[in-house]
Amino acid sequence: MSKSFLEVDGLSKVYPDGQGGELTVFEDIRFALEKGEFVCIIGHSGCGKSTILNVLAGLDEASAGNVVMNGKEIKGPGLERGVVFQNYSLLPWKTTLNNIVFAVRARWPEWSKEKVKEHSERYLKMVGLDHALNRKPSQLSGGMRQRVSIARAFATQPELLLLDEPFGALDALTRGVIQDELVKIWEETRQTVFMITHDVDEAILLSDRIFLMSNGPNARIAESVKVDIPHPRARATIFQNPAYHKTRDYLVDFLVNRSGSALPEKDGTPKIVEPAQGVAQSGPASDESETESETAARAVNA
Ligand SMILES: Nc1ncnc2c1ncn2[C@@H]1O[C@H](COP(=O)(O)OP(=O)(O)OP(=O)(O)O)[C@@H](O)[C@H]1O
Repeated sequence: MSKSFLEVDGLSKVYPDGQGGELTVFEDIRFALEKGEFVCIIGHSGCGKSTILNVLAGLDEASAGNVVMNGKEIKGPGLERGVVFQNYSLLPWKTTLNNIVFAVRARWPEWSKEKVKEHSERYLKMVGLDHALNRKPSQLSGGMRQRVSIARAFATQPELLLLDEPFGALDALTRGVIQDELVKIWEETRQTVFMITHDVDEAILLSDRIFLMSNGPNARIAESVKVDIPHPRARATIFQNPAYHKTRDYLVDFLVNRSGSALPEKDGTPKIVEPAQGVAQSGPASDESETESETAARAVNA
């Protein structure tokens, strides 16, 4: 059997419950990622998404199970995996450019100064920050800082990028702009990305597949939803694709009605779902499906 780029096998996480017992946050998590995929994971608060991401990053240990990347078990952090958290972790005493240069130099110590600078500038340009190279993080807005964090993570070209709600702290407008930039940078680099989000629209815009987690305790990754919308995608036009509405309605229904009881396949792997199967790939969506979608969105946000 051919092996995937990343294989997660039987992960579980157990904490003491504070009353002498145990709390199993999630159990028997099984999935695989292929090289170049963008996969988002969605689930209600507390089901264990960040813990799973931290295990992949090597920053946390699972209570059972293992993660194998490129045939090697992950046992701690490594330069082949890059992480972006919600709260940008830039070095405050360095300029925007030097925050990137610092990481690029660590990744390729053999590169010349010029090559490091040119490479770093290229990634800052991709996120629209070539005009702010010499500013310190304190002179940047929250959105700009997060763009620097994203540029830095992509610039070091890790084999796996782990994004933990990178836009969670941003206002909706800034978030939209940076989502478009993330689309652009990913279209150019096609790196393997595993990202946590609470935003179904963001997940559809970015992902090839979306993992749906059931609620904790004993949470599972119940389903893997295929996003059958061709690349390149753009926020301004993606809603014109009928597959977008089918996918969105499916995700919202899961979160509102099924996340308490959904289960994976018997072997523990996520059920594969293709909500947009058979849906034409172009043409405007009907008013009716837009309305359904908006209603469902309100239910989720309530
Ligand atoms: N040190 C700890 N001791 C006990 N329980 C913990 C500890 N750390 C995390 N937990 C619990 O583990 C569960 C999963 O946490 P995690 O942050 O991974 O969830 P999440 O799905 O990412 O949540 P959110 O969407 O709110 O960020 C939570 O219920 C949390 O209370």
